[in-house]
Amino acid sequence: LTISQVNELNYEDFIGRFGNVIEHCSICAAAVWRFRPFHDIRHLHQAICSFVDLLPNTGKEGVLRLHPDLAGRLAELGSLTQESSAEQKAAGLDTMTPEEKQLLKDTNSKYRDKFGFPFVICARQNKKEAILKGIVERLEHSAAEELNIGIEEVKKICMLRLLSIVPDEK
Ligand SMILES: NC(=O)NC1=NC(=O)NC1=O
Repeated sequence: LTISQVNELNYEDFIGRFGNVIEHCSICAAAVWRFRPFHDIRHLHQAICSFVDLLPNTGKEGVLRLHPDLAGRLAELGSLTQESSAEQKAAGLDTMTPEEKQLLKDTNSKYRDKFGFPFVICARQNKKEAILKGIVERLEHSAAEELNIGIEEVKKICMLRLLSIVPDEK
């Protein structure tokens, strides 16, 4: 899809294509529809990020809560979205040893108990070692810090999902 084709999409098709660039948050795509035409994919990404940045903390927590755990229950049930499934696979989360799996599961629930939202990281930019290290380190942060870090990771996930729909034009 080229950016000019993006700009020609009707609303339904726009949502159909971009509705999950932020996991289960089609409102993010719906909210930026009014800003078309987009000059390039970065412009579309920036519009989505601005919408997310302007959410109240409760909204930001909601965005994080809509993310599936890494190698969590949904992954085990095979009911991740296509995008999440590919991302978690890319990080090598499907090749974890039982010990690694248990460590991630335990740390995920400690993290969620402490912050009230799940640990979110851009899996495509982190191999499983970095993810296991990251969650242990980030568990020491404050909720305010982790809210922001999690949202920044969501923005990275969003950019990669956008680029898989509209390759960046050099
Ligand atoms: N909790 C998460 O970080 N989930 C995810 N990160 C990704 O990059 N894809 C996911 O499903």
